Amino acid sequence: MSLDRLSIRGVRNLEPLELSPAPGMNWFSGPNGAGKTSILEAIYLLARGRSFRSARTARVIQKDAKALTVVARRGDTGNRLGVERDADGWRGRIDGRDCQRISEFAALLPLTLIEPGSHALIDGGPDRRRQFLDWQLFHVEQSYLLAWQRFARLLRQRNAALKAQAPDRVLDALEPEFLRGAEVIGRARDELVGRLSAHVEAVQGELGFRLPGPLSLRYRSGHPADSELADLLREQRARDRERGFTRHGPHRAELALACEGRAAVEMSRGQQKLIAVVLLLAQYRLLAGGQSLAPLLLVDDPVSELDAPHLAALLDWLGRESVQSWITATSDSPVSATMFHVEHGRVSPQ
Ligand SMILES: Nc1ncnc2c1ncn2[C@@H]1O[C@H](COP(=O)(O)OP(=O)(O)OP(=O)(O)O)[C@@H](O)[C@H]1O
Repeated sequence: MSLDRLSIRGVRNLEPLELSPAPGMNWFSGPNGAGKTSILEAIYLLARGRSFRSARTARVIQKDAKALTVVARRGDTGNRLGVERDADGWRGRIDGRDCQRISEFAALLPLTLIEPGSHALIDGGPDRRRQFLDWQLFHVEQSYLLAWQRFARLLRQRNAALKAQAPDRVLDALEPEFLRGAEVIGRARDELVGRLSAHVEAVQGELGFRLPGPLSLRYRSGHPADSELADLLREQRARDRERGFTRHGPHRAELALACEGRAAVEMSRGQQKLIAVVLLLAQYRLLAGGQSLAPLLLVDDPVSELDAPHLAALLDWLGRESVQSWITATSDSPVSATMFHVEHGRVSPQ
């Protein structure tokens, strides 16, 4: 999948921008603060409805502007996606019709983002890794989003009932469906981790990153492996009532990552960055298996993040892969790429 048109207005310091990106590597170079990352941020905003570097999307809107707009066209399908965001909220359009569902944008614009904060996938909380798995499942299994939303609703209902000290019959009525939802989510994630592991092994081999050994992935279900979730919910209901929330289930699951028996979380920041790159590129590969799902790759500032041999390995890998990549750096590309120069928010082809 690739974009052949991108237009951005009212985003941070960027001047109104109309861009015709190449299907392969697009390299944006320029000094610090020029606006390079803001281009990636705008694409991410279109695909996911939020920024990856600011919790408040309103911050992304240009100072003194009323709204921002981002519009893009998919080169392969011709789909046109547009989003407008102002202080009151956002409006989306897909192929000329109004669309308020972020999931539709995400489905048409799959992307993989590698940025300086990506190591949080390794050393951040388990919710990061669950989200990492769930995003892939949203793309590959149509029904997963619904199953996940249903489970999230049941979890909220059970937690509310626990907090309110609702009678046992309320919990008895909720739990069978909660368990069915937990089963669906657990099975889908577990299978995904199996498939992802094969891609991790391949990508790690191709990149040749210097890690202590092969990266291993294991899905932990959110309850002890030697117990049944149904038994735990029943037997530990009193403890759950004391705490006011459900202590076991897929909302507490973990994706355990290790290298030669060492937990990835204990490794150096630099190694964690390499592991994050391997995982994210494996995610890209897994999604690229279903042609129209092949994500865009957004890579923010890899030159500062990776040492020279690892950067060369990454760029070499990207050059071999048929992927549309969007890369930012303060220097020009050392490999063949379509180059753009960014300065004071102005983007010009080089
Ligand atoms: N809401 C806003 N309105 C106008 N300008 C903004 C707004 N928010 C941030 N800026 C400015 O926009 C620029 C954003 O730069 P951005 O982070 O995209 O640059 P960059 O080229 O990626 O820089 P670096 O190499 O330092 O990461 C900064 O100069 C910042 O001061």
